[in-house]
Amino acid sequence: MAVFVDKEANQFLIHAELIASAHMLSETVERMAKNITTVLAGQYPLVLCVMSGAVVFSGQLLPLLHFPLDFDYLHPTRYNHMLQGGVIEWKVLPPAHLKGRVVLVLDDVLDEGFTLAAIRQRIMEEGAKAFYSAVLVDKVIGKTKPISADFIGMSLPDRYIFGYGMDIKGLWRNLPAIFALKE
Ligand SMILES: O=P(O)(O)OC[C@H]1O[C@H](OP(=O)(O)OP(=O)(O)O)[C@H](O)[C@@H]1O
Ligand SMILES: Nc1nc2[nH]cnc2c(=O)[nH]1
Repeated sequence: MAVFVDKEANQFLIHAELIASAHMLSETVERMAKNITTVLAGQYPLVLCVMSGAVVFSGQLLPLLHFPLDFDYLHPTRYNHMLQGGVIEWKVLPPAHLKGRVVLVLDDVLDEGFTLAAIRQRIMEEGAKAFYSAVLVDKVIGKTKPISADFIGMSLPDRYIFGYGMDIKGLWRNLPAIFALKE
């Protein structure tokens, strides 16, 4: 099992192209933290990490937000180790304590936008006072999306990306930079 996984994982790396370096990502997250602080400092927001892909982004961003906030997570998934999205499955619903709160959702990638739109709908239905979203990557897909993010780290072409929390068939969320498979 481990040998097979190692082989598959190494094949992904051999065919990977660096898209955003660790240095570039750290500058991007710093800039986002400044913009988020300008808008949300003093509002005691509830910050929600969209598991699993936003785990690294959230972990890097949170220590740069120097104002009082609450932190929790939710977990929808619609890719489930596939390279194409399907139906949204809620592995963990948004927390119940968001009524009347200003909510900031952190997601790794806004692709077709179905996941973030479903998250916003659910959170507003649960009684949040305001909804903000920050995405590390906004993909340029040449189609109108059902939602746009309030804070965007970088725009990238429409290629499947992995690393920095994002998986390729479940693997390589632990890479410190963002990669895509060579075309
Ligand atoms: O804009 P969309 O096309 O809807 O896709 C974006 C979503 O896809 C990824 O989640 P995924 O379903 O892969 O779950 P995971 O993070 O647990 O792997 C990513 O974390 C976003 O939440
Ligand atoms: N890992 C990963 N998940 C996604 N979900 C939607 N698009 C992507 C992508 O390019 N990479």
